[in-house]
Amino acid sequence: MKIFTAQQIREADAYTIANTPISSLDLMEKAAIACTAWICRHYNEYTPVYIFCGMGNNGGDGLAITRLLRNRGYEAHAYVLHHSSTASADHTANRQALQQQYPGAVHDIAENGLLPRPDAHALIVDAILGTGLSRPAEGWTANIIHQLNDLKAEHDIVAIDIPSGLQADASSVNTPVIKADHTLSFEFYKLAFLLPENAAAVGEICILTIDLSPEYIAQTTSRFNITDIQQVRGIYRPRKAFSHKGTFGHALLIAGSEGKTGAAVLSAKACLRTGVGLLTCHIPKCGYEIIQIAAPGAMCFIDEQKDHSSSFHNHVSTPEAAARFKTIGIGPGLGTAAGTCWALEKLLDHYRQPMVLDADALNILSSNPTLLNKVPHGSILTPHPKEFERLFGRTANDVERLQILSGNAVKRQLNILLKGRYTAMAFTDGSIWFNTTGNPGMATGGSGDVLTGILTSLLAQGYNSRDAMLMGVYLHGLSGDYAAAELSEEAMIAEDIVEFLGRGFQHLRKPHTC
Ligand SMILES: NC(=O)C1=CN([C@@H]2O[C@H](COP(=O)(O)OP(=O)(O)OC[C@H]3O[C@@H](n4cnc5c(N)ncnc54)[C@H](OP(=O)(O)O)[C@@H]3O)[C@@H](O)[C@H]2O)[C@@H](O)CC1
Ligand SMILES: Nc1ncnc2c1ncn2[C@@H]1O[C@H](COP(=O)(O)OP(=O)(O)O)[C@@H](O)[C@H]1O
Ligand SMILES: [K+]
Repeated sequence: MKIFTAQQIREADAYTIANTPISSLDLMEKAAIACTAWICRHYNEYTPVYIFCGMGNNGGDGLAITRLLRNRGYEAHAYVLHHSSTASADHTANRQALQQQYPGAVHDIAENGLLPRPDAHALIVDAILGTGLSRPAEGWTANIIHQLNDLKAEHDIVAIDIPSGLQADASSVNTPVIKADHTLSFEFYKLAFLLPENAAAVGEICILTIDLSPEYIAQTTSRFNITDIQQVRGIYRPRKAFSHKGTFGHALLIAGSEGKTGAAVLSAKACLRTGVGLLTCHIPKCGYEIIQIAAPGAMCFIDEQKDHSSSFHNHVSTPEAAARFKTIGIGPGLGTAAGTCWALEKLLDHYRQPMVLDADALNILSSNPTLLNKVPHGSILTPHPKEFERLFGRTANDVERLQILSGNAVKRQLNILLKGRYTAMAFTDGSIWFNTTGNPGMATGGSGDVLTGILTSLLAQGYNSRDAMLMGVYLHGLSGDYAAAELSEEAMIAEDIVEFLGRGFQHLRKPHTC
């Protein structure tokens, strides 16, 4: 799914109106019908509804929703806030329609006027400012936003299209923004919805379709996108009947150190369960028995050191030796001992295939940034936000962080995924894809190690880095969602993501008929 900018959304709107039989007012009516249906599903007709409307089309939506709610028996009132001297044409048309049908339902609030005090249990609908926001809210508008946010403890707030004050494509840090419980948005996610800094403003997101021109959507490119199941099903390659373990590649996993052998176990199990043909783990002496017992399907190289690894570079010291491994995953629980840092540098001197670097491998790169230049082009880096900061520095806000993420992916020809609620995957062509599967149950130690195993497995099986990331991150979140559904978000642990990978794969398989 594409993420369009506010400007592109306006163009999609205009294109739909110009090229299909639908008028601008019809489009607003469709949007209002979809929002009204959502409100009716979530709040019964005894809920008083206070709809705060701005002077533009967002306010027009609010006025249309007021009328449609009234038609369904709700005590709905529109409060029109005169923050601008002129109203948009569709706002005016919907105001007239509402006034004609329900004269007592429209209330004007002049600039600097006071807001009504909502009844107990009333629902507040925010239709003040939408994607037409041209500057941060200030003065009276900012004051209204603060006043509505003060009511949040006692009232639910539903934002129409986007919480008022939030910029769709830029950072809104330190500017007044409505803190919605739910955001009902039209057709597309906005970039702002996917940024952690806006979590408190956006609440739960519901994307409602209003049938904008599929032609415009198809022909318009977007730098930001969201992965979806159809795309992942297109990437996924079912195993062929006559395939054998040689078909699915041999991966080398370099992980674990004293006290962190569990990270290696989680990664190894995830790698095996994602379908790798052969897996060899390089492990310090202290982890040998543990990993052999926990993951008997994996072979093992034992390091000469007891508590950390320092000789894994030897496996790739000649081109023939390196060619045995289709890919390498390195980092989970690895530690940053001097010998490990040295061995990583030597490994990067010799291994030229795309590989997966995570956790301590990234921390080693952070403490010696010139090593980043040695990472094979096309490799996958999987930092969480703290590791990202260590690698590429602190940023003022999440939008700037995305720019740094994508800038480094292009400059260094590496694929970098920034983990989080909506993991952002930056590719070497400058595009960024967001993943929406997964849940807060995955905020538990070891979830990232599982992802490293999945990605390593997919690279070993011959998926290219881009496909491995899009599919692997989706599958990781999906398996986490199955785990949470079965066990609860609280009780699930990283091992459960591995256990539910099978359910994830079943979901990726297209239904097949004999
Ligand atoms: N395709 C779709 O998705 C569809 C979208 N639709 C809806 O249209 C919405 C976009 O409508 P829109 O373009 O009229 O802009 P909107 O957000 O109402 O604001 C404009 C008004 O706000 C004002 N203003 C701006 N900044 C301000 C500030 N900081 N502080 C104070 N005022 C400020 C500005 O005035 P001015 O800048 O001139 O002062 C103007 O009066 C969209 O979000 C969705 O709800 C649906 O109806 C159907 C299909
Ligand atoms: N709230 C959340 N929603 C969705 N996914 C999440 C959430 N919290 C964590 N995750 C996922 O769990 C993983 C955690 O990775 P990481 O922080 O590296 O864990 P660890 O280092 O303990 O293995 C990431 O893939 C992240 O996207
Ligand atoms: K709004």
